[in-house]
Amino acid sequence: MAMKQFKAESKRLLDLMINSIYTHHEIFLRELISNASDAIDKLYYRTLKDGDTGLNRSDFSISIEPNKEARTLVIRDNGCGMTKDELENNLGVIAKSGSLSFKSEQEKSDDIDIIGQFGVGFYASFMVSDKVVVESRAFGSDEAWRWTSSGAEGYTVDPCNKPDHGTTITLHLKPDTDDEKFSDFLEEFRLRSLIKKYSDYIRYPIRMEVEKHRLKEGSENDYESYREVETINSMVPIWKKAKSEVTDEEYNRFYQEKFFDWKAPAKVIRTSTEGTATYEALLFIPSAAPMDYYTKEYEKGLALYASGVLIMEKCADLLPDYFSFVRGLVDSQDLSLNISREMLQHDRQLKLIASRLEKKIQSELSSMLKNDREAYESFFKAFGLQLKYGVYADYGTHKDVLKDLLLFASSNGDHPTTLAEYVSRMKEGQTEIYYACAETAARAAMLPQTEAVREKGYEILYLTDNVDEFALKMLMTYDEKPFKNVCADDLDLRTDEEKKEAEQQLSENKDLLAFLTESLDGKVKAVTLSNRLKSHPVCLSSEGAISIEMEKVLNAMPTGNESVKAQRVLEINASHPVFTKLCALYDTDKETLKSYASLLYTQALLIEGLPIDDPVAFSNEICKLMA
Ligand SMILES: Nc1ncnc2c1ncn2[C@@H]1O[C@H](COP(=O)(O)OP(=O)(O)OP(=O)(O)O)[C@@H](O)[C@H]1O
Repeated sequence: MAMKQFKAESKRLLDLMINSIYTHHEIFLRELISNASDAIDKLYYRTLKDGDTGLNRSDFSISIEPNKEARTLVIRDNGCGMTKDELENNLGVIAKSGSLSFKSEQEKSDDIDIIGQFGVGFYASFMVSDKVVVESRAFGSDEAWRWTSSGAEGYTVDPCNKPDHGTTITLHLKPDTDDEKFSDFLEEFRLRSLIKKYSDYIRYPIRMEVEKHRLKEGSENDYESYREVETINSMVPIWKKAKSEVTDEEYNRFYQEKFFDWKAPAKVIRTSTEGTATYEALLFIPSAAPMDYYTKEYEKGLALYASGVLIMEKCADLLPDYFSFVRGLVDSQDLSLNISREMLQHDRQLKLIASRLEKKIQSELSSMLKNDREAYESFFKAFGLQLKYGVYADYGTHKDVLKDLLLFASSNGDHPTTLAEYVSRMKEGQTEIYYACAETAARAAMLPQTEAVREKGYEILYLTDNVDEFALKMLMTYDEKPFKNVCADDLDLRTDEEKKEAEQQLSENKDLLAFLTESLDGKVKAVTLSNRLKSHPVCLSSEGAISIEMEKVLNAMPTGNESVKAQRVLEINASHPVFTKLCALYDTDKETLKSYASLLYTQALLIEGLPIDDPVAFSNEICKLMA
C-alpha cells in the first residue's frame, strides 16, 4: 500500500519523540503495556456484559518478547484489537491532540514538559525504535492488518496473517549510541524491573520468558539453566493492596501515570466503607492546577470501577463542582456492569458514595489546613477560587461545607487567614468582619476607607478575586458576625459624641454639599462629609446592596450590561485643607468650585480603580490649575 502521511499534529509529536532529549525513554514500555491492558479491558467488559465472547478472565494476558538476534521487542496482547480503519485513525492521528495545543509554538522545543504532562501513548515507541510494526485483528473480524512506520515520513497499512484477535507490536530498536544503549531494553533483568516499576498494578498477567536455574536431575550441586514463562506483575490493583504494602512513592507514580501530572500529588486519600454502600476509593489532590482547569475543556470526575472492572473513565456525579480538582477512582461491588450513564445519575448507591466522598474530602482538607498549613496555602493558591465559587453557587447551599476552608489575605500579616482565625483576633467591642476589595492586597490596603478601620485596631480582609465579595454576601455572617465592606456608606465607627459633632457640621455645610451634588449632575447620589477619612481628601462609598467592586465585576462579565450601577456617594474629608478651600470658593467663586467638584470626583474614581469618563478633560483641568 502507498505511504500515508501523518496528520500535522501527530507529525509534530512524532518528531519530538524521534529526536527526544527526554531522559526517560524507558516509559515507552509502560505506555504500550497500558494500551494493551486498556484493549483487554474493553474486551473483558464486553465478555462480562454480553457474555457472547466465549472468553474467561483467565484467557487474557500481555506478553513481552525480546529477541536479541533480531534486535526487536514484541508487546503482544489478546484484547479487542483494531480494524483497518481503527489502525489508521488511532495511530495516524494523535488521540490527545488537544493536549498539544496547550503548548504554544514557542514552547514546543521544550519536549520534556510535553512528555511529562501528557501521556504520549503509542508514539513513545519512537523514542527507542527506528521502525514500528503493529499487527492487529479486531475481535470478531476475520481480517488482520499490519501498520508499519519508520517515523515521520509516514506509514503503510497492509493485510497480514494473524490467527488470533488482539494486537502485536514489534519495535525495531535504534542502534546503540555513546549516550544510550537501546539494546538494554532486550535484557531480561531490565525489562523485569521496568514492568515491576511501572506496570505492577496492571490487572492482567504480563508474561515473559525468563531464565531460571534448577538442580540437575540426580545431582546434589550441579545446576542447569532452563527457560520458563513467568508472570512478572503482581496484578493486584494499588487500591486493593493493604495500606501498609504501598509506599508513598508508589501512590505518586500511580497518580502521575494515570492522570498525566508531572508533579506528585499534594495529598493522597484512601478510603473504604462497608455496609449500605461498599466501596474503595483512592483520591488525589493535585499540587498544581492543570492548565485547562479553569476552562470549559476541563472535565471533572472519578474513574468508576465495578468490582475491579472499569465502567466509566470520568464519572462526574461522584464529585461536586467545588471539589472538581480531585482526581482518582472508586471501585464498588454494588454497581452493575450494565449500568448506563443515565441510570447512574439516579443510582442511590452512587449518590451515597458521592456524599461520603464529599465529607471525606472536606475532612481531609480541614486536617491539612490544621496540620500542614504551608501545604494547604499552596493548595488554596491553586484551587481556592473553586471553593469560593462553591460558596456562591446554588444560592449558597454548600456554604457550610466550605466556609471553614476559605483563606483570605488580611491586614494581619503576609499569610492568609481563615474566617475563624479572624474572629478569634477580633477586638473587644468589634461586632463586624471588615473587608476591602481591590485587584491586589496591596491596593486594598491603600484604599483611603481602610485607614479609619485600621486605626481602631480592627483587622481587614483584603478581597482580591472577583468572586470574593459575592461569596461573602452569600455567607452573610460568620460565627454570627456580619461582613462589612469598609466602603459601605453605613460603616460608622464613631463615638456618639463624634457623631453629634459631625451632624452639626453637616447641617452647617448643607448648602455647599447640595451645590456640589448638583454640580456633579447625577454622577453621584450625594456628596457628604466623610466619617472615615483620616489623611485623604475624598473617597467613594456605595449605598445599598451593590458595592462598587460588585459593579466592576458584573459589568466586566461578557453577559454583563452596563446598567448595574452602585449607588455612589462622594465623601469629603472635612478636616482636610481642600475642604476649607471648597468652603471659601462657595462664597466667592462658584464656577471654580464646580470644576473642583469634578476634579475631586475623578480623583475618587481613580483611587477606586474605576474608569474615568473623560481623561482628556481631567488632564486639561489639572493643567489649568498648574498653569
Ligand atoms: N494494543 C492496542 N490494542 C487496541 N487498540 C490500541 C492498542 N494500542 C493503542 N490502541 C488504540 O490506539 C489509540 C491511541 O493510542 P495512544 O496510546 O496513542 O493514546 P491513548 O491510549 O488513547 O492515550 P494515552 O496513552 O495518552 O492514554 C488508543 O486510544 C486505542 O484506541
